[in-house]
Amino acid sequence: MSVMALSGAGGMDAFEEFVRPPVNETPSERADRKMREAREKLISDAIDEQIRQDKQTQQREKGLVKVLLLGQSESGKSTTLKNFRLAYARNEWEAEKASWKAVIQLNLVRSIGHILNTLQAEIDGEPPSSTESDDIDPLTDPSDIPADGDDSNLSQSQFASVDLQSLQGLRIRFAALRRVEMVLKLKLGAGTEEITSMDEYPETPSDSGQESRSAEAPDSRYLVRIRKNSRRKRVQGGEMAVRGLRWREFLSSARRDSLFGRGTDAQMQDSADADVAQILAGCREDMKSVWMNQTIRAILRKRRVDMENNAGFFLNDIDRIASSSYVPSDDDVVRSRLRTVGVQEYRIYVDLPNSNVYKSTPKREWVIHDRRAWIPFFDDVNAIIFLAPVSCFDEVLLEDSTINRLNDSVALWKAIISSRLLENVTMICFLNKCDILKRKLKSGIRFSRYVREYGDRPNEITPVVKFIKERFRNIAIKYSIDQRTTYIYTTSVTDTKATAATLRSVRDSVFRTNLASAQMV
Ligand SMILES: Nc1nc2c(ncn2[C@@H]2O[C@H](COP(=O)(O)OP(=O)(O)OP(=O)(O)O)[C@@H](O)[C@H]2O)c(=O)[nH]1
Ligand SMILES: [Mg+2]
Repeated sequence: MSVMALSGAGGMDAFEEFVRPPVNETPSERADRKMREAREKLISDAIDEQIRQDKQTQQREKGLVKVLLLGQSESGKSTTLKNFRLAYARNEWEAEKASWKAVIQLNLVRSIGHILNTLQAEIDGEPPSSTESDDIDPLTDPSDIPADGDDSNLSQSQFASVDLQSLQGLRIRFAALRRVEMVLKLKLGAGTEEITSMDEYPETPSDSGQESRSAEAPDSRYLVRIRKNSRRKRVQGGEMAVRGLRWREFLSSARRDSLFGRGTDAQMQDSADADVAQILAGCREDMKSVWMNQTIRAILRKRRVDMENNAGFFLNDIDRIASSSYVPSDDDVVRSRLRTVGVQEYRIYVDLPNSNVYKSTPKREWVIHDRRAWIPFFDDVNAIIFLAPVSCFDEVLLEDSTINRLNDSVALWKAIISSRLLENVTMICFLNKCDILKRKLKSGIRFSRYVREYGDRPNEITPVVKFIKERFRNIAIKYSIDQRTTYIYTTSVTDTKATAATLRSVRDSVFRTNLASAQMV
């Protein structure tokens, strides 16, 4: 019941009308009704619980393990899924790798576009459109923005007079890249779409000013992402996204070619691919000189455009990617960015640990879901991998610029931990993007400026990660309904080698817990 109340905005009016109390109800009738409703709720909850347990038992009998990947946008859910596939579904991974080439090329072209737009904004004297969190110590001087170069001499007028002409020259030389962008978007067309940041958020009761709450999870309003009309912000030019159920369509395009030979469509596609590769190769030196240009770097720094830490960063790989013989590496595919809308479901067979206990069942089927609108998927889930991108301590949500991204992750973690629907689920938390966190701290961005309780502890990766880990662990201890073991890892899921070791440990913990509960049944 609470699931419906939270996830559905429309269609409830008629139901509410039906259950509305009678108009002239006497106090004793009211007391009777309340008791009746409480009894009915108990029965309904017991039935729900029975259904959930039955489903879990059925699943165990079938040997299925259902894992849910959860986390805010760009937390690394799809990247973690890629790591699972790389480790446990190698053949499919190899077959689908070619599908990612266009995504990677598009990531690169869009980075160049982003730089050109930033230069244009600088010339036009636009204020920086900051994604930086407002949630900072109000006593801090706003001009106290650390930068690793001396950009103070770089006045807007200086750049405008010196480089306006060169920017126009660049725009002309890069005109062909616009065509490449269009061709790549068409190519990705099967299963993908261009979206703005808000398109993916369903209307929620909060849109109409109502607050959504559940009696079962005190913070469950965080489980339905809140959309605030006044704060809508569009992603510049939209971002390519794959809608969950069309994921296979996107990935199968490469396999179709290899399985069924090459028809006319495929030949046209080949010639479009060759076109793209040729244009990219033609722009290679210009792209490199833009990325290596120190004045441009200084402007990016001044406007706090952090290309290295942006999703789909390939500017250090221009030589390789803008070449006609480019073939994506495993690492490229893992680092490429294609936003997910809706649910992605994957079934993979996971090797079991090499121990006597597991000898009779050497592999288990895992169903992995990657999603953000979560509640309907809580049913019969065995484990949750929650991704908290800890490098985002100084950023705000794209979809709501009043919310600090680290605070958002903490609130989501608390909501998940305290949800009754999930009390029997193995909880795993990835404190992700530790590599970016390390780079940020090194560049001089002070953690304590955004997280005041951190105080004057050293601005270094080890104590900062320890502090965040303790915060997540304390929430798990304080808000778990029953005592349960929670596994918290520090990760950089773009590092596939380290992540493979983490996933092995996750596999062991999930099996240990599920085996223990299966024996108890
Ligand atoms: N450097 C670094 N980049 C990461 C890490 N994890 C993810 N990324 C990058 O961050 C971007 C976003 O990751 P995704 O896996 O697409 O995020 P998501 O949670 O699936 O995001 P949505 O689909 O929008 O919900 C991608 O470009 C990844 O390559 C990390 O640990 N370190
Ligand atoms: Mg995704």
